Amino acid sequence: SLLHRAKKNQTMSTGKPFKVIVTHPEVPQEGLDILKEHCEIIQVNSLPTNRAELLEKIKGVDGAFWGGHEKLNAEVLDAAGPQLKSVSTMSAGIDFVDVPELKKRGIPLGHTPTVLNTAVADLAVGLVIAASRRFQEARKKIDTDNWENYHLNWLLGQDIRDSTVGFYGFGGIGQAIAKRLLGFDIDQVLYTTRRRVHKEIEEELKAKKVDFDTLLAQSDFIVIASPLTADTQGVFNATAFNKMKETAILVNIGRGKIVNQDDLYEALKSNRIFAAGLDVTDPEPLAPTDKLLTLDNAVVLPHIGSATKRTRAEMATIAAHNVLRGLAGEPMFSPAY
Ligand SMILES: O=C(O)C(=O)CO
Repeated sequence: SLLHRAKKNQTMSTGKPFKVIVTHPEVPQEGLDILKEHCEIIQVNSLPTNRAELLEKIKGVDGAFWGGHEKLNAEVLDAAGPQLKSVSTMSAGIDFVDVPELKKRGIPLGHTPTVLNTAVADLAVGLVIAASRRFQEARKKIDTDNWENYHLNWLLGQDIRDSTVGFYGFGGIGQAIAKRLLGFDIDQVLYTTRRRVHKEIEEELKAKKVDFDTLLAQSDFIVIASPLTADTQGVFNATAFNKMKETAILVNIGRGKIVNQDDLYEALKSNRIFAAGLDVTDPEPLAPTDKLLTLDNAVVLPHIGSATKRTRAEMATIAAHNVLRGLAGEPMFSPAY
């Protein structure tokens, strides 16, 4: 057990059996407190992360609590050394991790899905509303003194009720979004994933698995809720946009690179699709001069999907438990593979 090992391995200096790097100075206290019971914590202070500091401090650690989206690759694993036996990110997405490198070295990896489902889903609903009801364009009307509500057709948007909502990726986050949108009286849910979800979930969420072309053609709203992988990168390109309804709204809370952003810009600019609501972009940070930000029909947020106080604390808690489990040679609380 962890405690047994803890007693056996106690170091003279701190009395703690394991050394763990925490790669970010702002990790919530809830996570640090859990680690502290059994581990000596070595924390990276720089922000944005100074790679040199990270590479220096990771030398000789037993575990790594990966607090940000800093690249986790062979370089850092080499710097850490062969004793490293437990790593967890504090994120759902692990696209910044070189998974084959970790697997090759037999290092278990944890991440923190599930606890952020509701926070991200709430934000996605916000983007569905903001994009369909033209928040960006509407706000500009006030700023530019163009308040013209004497027109009856001023700033008319798309309804959510009776719509078909299509999900590209239908895991915990996608399902939480669907559950919320059913409260807006949508007509049906379509989804495209590699694996079909459980029948009971399909029934509860009025969801039907379809192929990608059907998803594009039939959806009034398309929500991207998949991880970024070699298979999903750039899938939403001009070809895809040309198969969508002209009234369609695209929402992306997954990863920016799943969308070809130049193609999206063209599709929005030419009104080939109605609007987009994006919490994730390519790149991040997005330059303030990016052409995407000049569009009236794009609502763009700076990747704040999981950014609530409670969710961050829960992510830190899960990540800390993942690291401790790995150190104890037990299965991670939420393993990434
Ligand atoms: O957890 C993730 O993957 C996010 O993008 C938000 O932190």
